[in-house]
Amino acid sequence: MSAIDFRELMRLEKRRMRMQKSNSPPSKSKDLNGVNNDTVESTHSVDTIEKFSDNLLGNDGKTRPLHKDILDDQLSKVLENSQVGAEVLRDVFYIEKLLCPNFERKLTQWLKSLPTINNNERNVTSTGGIVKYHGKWKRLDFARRSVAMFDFRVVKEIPPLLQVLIDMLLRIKAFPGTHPPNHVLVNEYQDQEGIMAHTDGPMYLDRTATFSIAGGDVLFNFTKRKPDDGVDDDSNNDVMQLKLHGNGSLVVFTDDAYTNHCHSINDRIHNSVEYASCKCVNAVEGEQIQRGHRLSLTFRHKFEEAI
Ligand SMILES: O=C(O)CCC(=O)C(=O)O
Ligand SMILES: [Fe+2]
Repeated sequence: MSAIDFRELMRLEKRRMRMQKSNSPPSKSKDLNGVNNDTVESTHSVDTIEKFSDNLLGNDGKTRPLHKDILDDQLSKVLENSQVGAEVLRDVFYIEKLLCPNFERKLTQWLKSLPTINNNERNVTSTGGIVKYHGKWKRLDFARRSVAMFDFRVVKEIPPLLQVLIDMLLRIKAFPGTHPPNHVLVNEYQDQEGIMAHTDGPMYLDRTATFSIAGGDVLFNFTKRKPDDGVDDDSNNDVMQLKLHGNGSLVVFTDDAYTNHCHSINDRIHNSVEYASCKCVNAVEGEQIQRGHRLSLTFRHKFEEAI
């Protein structure tokens, strides 16, 4: 079976939810409050990028102007110096604190202000379907999380805060200039929610970049993709585990980690905590990971033909 795309992921999640239903009813969880906030200012400026870079490069906390060329040169090395778990799984990069609190706050507020999908709207074409879902929250009843999708191949206008993140990903060379991120999936999780093992599939360039905000930490598990059914959902078979910090971290995974491994976040959590395994590369075994409300923004380059 080929790598699982989102449609397939949702089909599998639906199937698993149906199987679980008889044993344990799905837990209720809150959606984001639809607070309207039309006053999100544009932070797409060199100043913002410089503030990011101060954070990013671990300077002494003072904002100091950097010459653009120096900045680019330094930024381009940030990602290549952030490889984690090279011994077990190459092509996974992690930066614990990339977004500054001010930006994170603005981003969270703006995401909260997005409308919720109106299922009564008709879509007659596949691009109509994309427009219908673009920039709106949808609760996935079968999958225990809410999602909002942005597809900039169809809707050309990029919200300023997402543009900043896209620029940042290009500047740290998480994506090549020839294939910039053009698709963003925002996932909203409550503390006990997660995502089952999947690969992001061949509709995208083989790289994924995910920012985590809103506070909740999680363990992100990589399992080897099985040749027979494509998915390995058994946490005993973890190849590598990564703690994703919930306040402005970035994880990027590419190539072998993208194509030949599944990734997942446990959605069978009790008392809002989970414990790092011996496969965790950035937390000691047994460390208690505090789950909480978490928003993740996953940037990808979707190929034109996959509309
Ligand atoms: O929330 C995350 O960090 C993972 C999201 C994910 O894997 C996906 O949307 O494909
Ligand atoms: Fe994914």
